[in-house]
Amino acid sequence: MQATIQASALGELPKVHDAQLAGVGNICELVVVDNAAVLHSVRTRYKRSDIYTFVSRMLIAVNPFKELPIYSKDNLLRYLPGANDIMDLPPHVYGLGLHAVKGQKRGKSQVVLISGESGAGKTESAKLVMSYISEALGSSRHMQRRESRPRYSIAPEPGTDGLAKRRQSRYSVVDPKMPSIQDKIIQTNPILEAFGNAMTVRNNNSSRFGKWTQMMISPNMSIQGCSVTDYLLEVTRVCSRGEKERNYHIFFQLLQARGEEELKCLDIQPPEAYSYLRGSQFVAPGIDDARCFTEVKEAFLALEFAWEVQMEIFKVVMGVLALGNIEFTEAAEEAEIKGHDALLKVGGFLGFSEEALRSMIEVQKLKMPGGEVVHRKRPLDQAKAVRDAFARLLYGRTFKWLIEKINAKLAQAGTTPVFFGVLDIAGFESFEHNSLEQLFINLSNELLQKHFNEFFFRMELEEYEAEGVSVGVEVQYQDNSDIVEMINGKGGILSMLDDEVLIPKATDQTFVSKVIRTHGNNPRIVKSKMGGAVKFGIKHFAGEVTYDVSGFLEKNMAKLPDEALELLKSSSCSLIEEIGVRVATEAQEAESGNRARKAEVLERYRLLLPRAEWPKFIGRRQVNDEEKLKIMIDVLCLQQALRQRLTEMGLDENGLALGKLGKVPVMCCMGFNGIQGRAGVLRFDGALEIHLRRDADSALGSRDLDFLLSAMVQGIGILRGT
Ligand SMILES: Nc1ncnc2c1ncn2[C@@H]1O[C@H](COP(=O)(O)OP(=O)(O)OP(=O)(O)O)[C@@H](O)[C@H]1O
Repeated sequence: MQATIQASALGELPKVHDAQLAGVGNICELVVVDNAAVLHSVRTRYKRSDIYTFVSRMLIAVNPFKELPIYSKDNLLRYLPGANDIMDLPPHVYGLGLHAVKGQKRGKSQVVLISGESGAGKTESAKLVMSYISEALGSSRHMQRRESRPRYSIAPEPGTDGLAKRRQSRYSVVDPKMPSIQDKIIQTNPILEAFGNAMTVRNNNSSRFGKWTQMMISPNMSIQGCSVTDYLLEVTRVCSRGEKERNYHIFFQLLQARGEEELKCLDIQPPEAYSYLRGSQFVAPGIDDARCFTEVKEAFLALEFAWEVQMEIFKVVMGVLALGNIEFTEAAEEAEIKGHDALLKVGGFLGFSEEALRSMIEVQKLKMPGGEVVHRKRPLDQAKAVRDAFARLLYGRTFKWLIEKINAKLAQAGTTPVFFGVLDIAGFESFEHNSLEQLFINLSNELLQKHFNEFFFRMELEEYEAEGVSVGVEVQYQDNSDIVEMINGKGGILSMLDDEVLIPKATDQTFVSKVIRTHGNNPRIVKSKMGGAVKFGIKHFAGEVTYDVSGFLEKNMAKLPDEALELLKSSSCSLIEEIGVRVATEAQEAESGNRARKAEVLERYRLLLPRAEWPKFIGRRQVNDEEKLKIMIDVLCLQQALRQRLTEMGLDENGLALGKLGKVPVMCCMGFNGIQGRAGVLRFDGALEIHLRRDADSALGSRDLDFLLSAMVQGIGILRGT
């Protein structure tokens, strides 16, 4: 298409320089830098299969979606420190590694942050830069090149069925009895990918978790140890996912290997037999599950996981799949598990007794005020939710357990403060259907972008200043702090979601309404044009995403019954028992941490009101108007007294009051600054104690007094955000 430009307007167009057309290797070499010039440079280079372009020390990598001959050992050697002058070498991810090694030599820790949308090639870049570091910092005496290609699959190309073969391993361990630390680090990849990667609509090998890998570097520049930290594995995928997607690779790897003699005892069936796999894809183009499983076993071997331990892990994976096959008598309103077979199978894999498992899923144990425990059959939907939550917990915890064990194998001897770290998080996602998982993933990308903005621009500007160079123009960049604040700040969307799950009758719809009421005027929010739609959109730094909020509340709850913990601890499978003990310890720590924190707060701001000023506890009964009025007066007195006390204590006029009724924790966010804000949760009893906290995030307003009142009438009220 040709655009006609008026001759008079030609002078207003920017002049194009030759370098801009040629596609420079470092954007800083451009005489004039603007969006068009950057884009044109990167595009021109990409057409020549030069996928890398530097912008100072930042590297732009464009996914080639094909194999390029640039990752050979010979090429890597060209980038080793001292081999060549970096200025003479083409931009490359190895060049980025070289920058890092140079920094390391000056005794400074180095970090590579990788950002980009899903499928952009982050994980592959992370693996390449880590291979480089391994090679540059350590001897590779235990590594033997099998072939010079990276270990990735080629994603389906548009218009083809894209069945490309999975590539050979980059390195094979020559002597599995003596793998070096470098070998071990590289070998973590097949395991983590098997358990943490899955096919999505964007990427057939998409990382469904974030990963921070930290290699500890000794003063003599060798790798001493390594640790991996995982973030936010998408556990919801275990029980459901889009029809064009697939569950985690490990399920399909095991299914592919079902003919292997040593796995026969697991009685693995074809994928159609498993409810958690049905309804989505069974095959990921470009991924050879059988081959990957062999690599996983090789990796386990290199990391010194005994075969018995590997079998335990595989049993847990099969146990998770088997859980999904537990069915219920649909006609009944109360949960009733059909037959025994599925329960027996799960019990066999996970080391539970059939009865204990049945009871955990079917029966709810309610603790009554007097301490008595009443057993009641769960409603059908609740039992299904417990089954699925248990499957998600098991999978997610097994993943964490695996990482812990891997870290133990990679643990360093001695300490060194210098490290090389790579952060690879799930990329920005915008699908046809976006749920809570996408909101979390996109938030982490926003946070990374925010960090990048603050760190990179500030750092560059400070460097200029230190060198006495004037930038000459005001440097502007797209600031995304407001989006981060809106999602993750005080009173932001996520804290509203946390509050909402506590409200008995809350629904996804009530949550959306509140989000719109609170943040609807924020230019970053896109309101749905359809009234009553359970959706909202957010204008992220990387584009607009519409979130379907159906299921947000349930996904955010993830609360398992106490019996689940008991069941885990009772398992005869040591892996599950370990998980049970860990979950219990964490729960205890969280509780005592909360208590300690609360105690500290309470200690500091203990507020003793004269008894006469305590509002009466009314209990769960209807009250008439006269009584309501009295309560109202009581509340006002309380407020007045609190206000006075706050002032005496030199606090500002907003505070968070924490009360206690019997065993039920009570707190009430109160504003003493007139009529503003929202309220919290309130309970009163004869032995009421009111405590204040300085960092109240909300205040009590006049409208909230109604809620406060109704809360008191009911004995307990949840007032926040209503
Ligand atoms: N340098 C490369 N050379 C050849 N192909 C590549 C390269 N980088 C990525 N690919 C191809 O693109 C696919 C997706 O890359 P990768 O898994 O690294 O993306 P990602 O950004 O980590 O995505 P996600 O956020 O979904 O995990 C790879 O499986 C591979 O087929």
